[in-house]
Amino acid sequence: MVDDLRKGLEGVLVAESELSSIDGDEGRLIYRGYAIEDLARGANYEEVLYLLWHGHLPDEDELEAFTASLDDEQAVSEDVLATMERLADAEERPMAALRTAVSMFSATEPETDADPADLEATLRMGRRITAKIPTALAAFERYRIGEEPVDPHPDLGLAANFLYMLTGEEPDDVAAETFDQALILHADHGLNASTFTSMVIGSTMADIYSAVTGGIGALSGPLHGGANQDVMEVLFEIDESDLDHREWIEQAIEEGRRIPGFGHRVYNVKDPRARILQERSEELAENGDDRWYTYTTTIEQYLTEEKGLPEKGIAPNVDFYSGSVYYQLGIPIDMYTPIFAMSRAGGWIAHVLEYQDDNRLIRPRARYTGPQDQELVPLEER
Ligand SMILES: CC(=O)SCCNC(=O)CCNC(=O)[C@H](O)C(C)(C)COP(=O)(O)OP(=O)(O)OC[C@H]1O[C@@H](n2cnc3c(N)ncnc32)[C@H](O)[C@@H]1OP(=O)(O)O
Ligand SMILES: O=C([O-])CC(=O)C(=O)O
Repeated sequence: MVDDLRKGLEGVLVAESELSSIDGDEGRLIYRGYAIEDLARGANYEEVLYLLWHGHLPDEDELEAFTASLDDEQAVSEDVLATMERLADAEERPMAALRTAVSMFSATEPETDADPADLEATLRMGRRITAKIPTALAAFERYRIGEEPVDPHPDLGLAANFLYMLTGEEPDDVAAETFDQALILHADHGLNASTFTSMVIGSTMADIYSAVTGGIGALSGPLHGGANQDVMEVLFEIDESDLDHREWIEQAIEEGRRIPGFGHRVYNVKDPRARILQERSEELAENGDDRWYTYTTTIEQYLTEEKGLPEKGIAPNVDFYSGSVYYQLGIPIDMYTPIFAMSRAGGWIAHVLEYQDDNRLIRPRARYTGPQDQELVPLEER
């Protein structure tokens, strides 16, 4: 047994992967060799999904067939819709509703009995899950606001379709493109906690529904995907405070508060995804309400220039600017983390497939520090 205890598995290599790579000192992220900036500007989310799942960017015919195969799988069952309605009525959190929905998708899965080692079948199931997530999530939101779900639009891509199903209105180009970019930026990120969770589940040769459901659970926490909603809560708190936003952040730091959207296990510098989302947030602010963008930049400036956090390797991560982007697109704040899951499902599926291709059960050890040689006292004598 390796005796070197690495709490939180920091820096531990557990697999080889061709999917994505992070340079935490230079602030670079690539998917299969392509810089995230190039993908965000020159591809759409479907192309990125194809890249992750099939190993290369699609040509026009491949993309057309792939997009059609996703379109064909978007509808969710009446049972899923009824459950989304019940959960909306019960004021369940959207991330929990999504976790339930994905688990339920397997009830109508035509290939449930597929051999777990049949990776082509797993990929088809993964595609069905990915296509259905936006539909289930949007239906949940529609029920929450007392409206009926909107059927998927046959001519819209995944990003625009989600916004359409959420509001019943076709989004304008700026909204559709911004949201599509956000999906690209969140699609994959090495062995982050939720991806690793999915891989652990996949390594038992469990089905992909279990792996994605587990990924959703891991992503929901405030140290991971849940931070994007927390950032927006902070921005609201600033907005409602009697303090000026600069004073607010000074006081928060004095009180020892940890600012969500800052810090990362791998990046020691600003996350490249945060740079792109910051640009989007600024553009949206130029044509609307600039408070949210102003608050975020004030926080970043203060933590950078006054507190020198980047010198300690603590800089904005992807969650720091996504909240203000989504807010400006009119998306309810508790949908931010589910949206992250909508995109990251593509990465979870890609990593499970890659790992299962040369599978070995993931099973680390803990150093036992409990008592030894305890004498069992019978229940009636304890
Ligand atoms: C999509 C994503 O998952 S991105 C991450 C989203 N999560 C957040 O934004 C939540 C806020 N950030 C954090 O809690 C952390 O930075 C994490 C969880 C992301 C990374 O955690 P770890 O790699 O385990 O770092 P850890 O929590 O040990 O922090 C290391 C040091 O940085 C400090 N630090 C980390 N994040 C922050 C922050 N947001 N604000 C202030 N200080 C911070 C810690 O206090 C600690 O300092 P110390 O060594 O003096 O005690
Ligand atoms: O990589 C991580 O640990 C967290 C993160 O940024 C992501 O999952 O996108």
